[in-house]
Amino acid sequence: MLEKINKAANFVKQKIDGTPQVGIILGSGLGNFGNRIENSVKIPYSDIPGFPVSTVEGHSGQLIFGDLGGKKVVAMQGRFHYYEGYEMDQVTLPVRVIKQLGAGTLFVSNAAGGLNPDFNAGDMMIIDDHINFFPQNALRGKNIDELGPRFPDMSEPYNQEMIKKAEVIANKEQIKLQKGVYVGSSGPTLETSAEYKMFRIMGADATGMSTVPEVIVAVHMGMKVFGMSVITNVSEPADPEKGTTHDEVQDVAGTVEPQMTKIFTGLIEQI
Ligand SMILES: O=P(O)(O)O[C@H]1O[C@H](CO)[C@@H](O)[C@H]1O
Ligand code: HPA
Repeated sequence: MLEKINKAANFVKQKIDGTPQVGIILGSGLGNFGNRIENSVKIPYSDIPGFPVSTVEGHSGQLIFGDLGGKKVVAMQGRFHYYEGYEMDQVTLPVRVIKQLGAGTLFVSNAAGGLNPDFNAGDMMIIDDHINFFPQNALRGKNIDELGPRFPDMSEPYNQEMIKKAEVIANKEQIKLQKGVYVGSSGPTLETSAEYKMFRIMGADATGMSTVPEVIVAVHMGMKVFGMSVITNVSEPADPEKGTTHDEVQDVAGTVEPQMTKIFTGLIEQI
């Protein structure tokens, strides 16, 4: 595994100039954020040794390295999901590569279904905590001691200082922010009504099919993590006959992307 990480990271290092301080993972419909990175170098996943390829619509499948908020950043325009058939170490390989490139901070974003009855489609939610409902933990298997401990503490996966700073930025920019717990499960089925109810009872505010494995490996390696969900739909679909579609998810996320950009950029400026 270490060899795999180093091979991919060394390939990327040859293509870029400088060390990224922040890695950013862009969720469904949020890919346009990548186009805001200046002086960018784009590296298709298919060129990077050992990298999987993106198979989900709205996840273009390239790393974008460049400048944002006065810092060097590297963004994943497209992430890998467990439901695509990838093993957990493939889903999380890019996070390990991003750390190996030198980034100590990870920003994650996703499109998610709202469970909290106070949430509406189009809201943004700071991820305060998560519930790992995937059938497999991302760290299952022999521990890679060079990366982190066998039993990583998960009492505070999301950096509270960055959360406070994000709230100040949102206030100044008059952006409405929700805050809550994200539950990640494998998908690709969207939840039944009973499952949405169960996740709410479990204590979650939003649900999705990503993020948790990435955050687990990032925390394992000691990275600081900040996460945001765009609530693209709620547990009671607007049109019950049509239900929720991936097109709708991408459209709603796309309209909220400029606000997410303001929060991310504001935070990066302060790093
Ligand atoms: O979590 P991201 O990648 O934003 O994508 C979310 O949107 C897709 C469903 O429309 C699922 O992949 C879900 O996880
Ligand atoms: O309602 C949802 N459930 C799971 N994943 C999602 N991604 C966007 N919306 C949803």
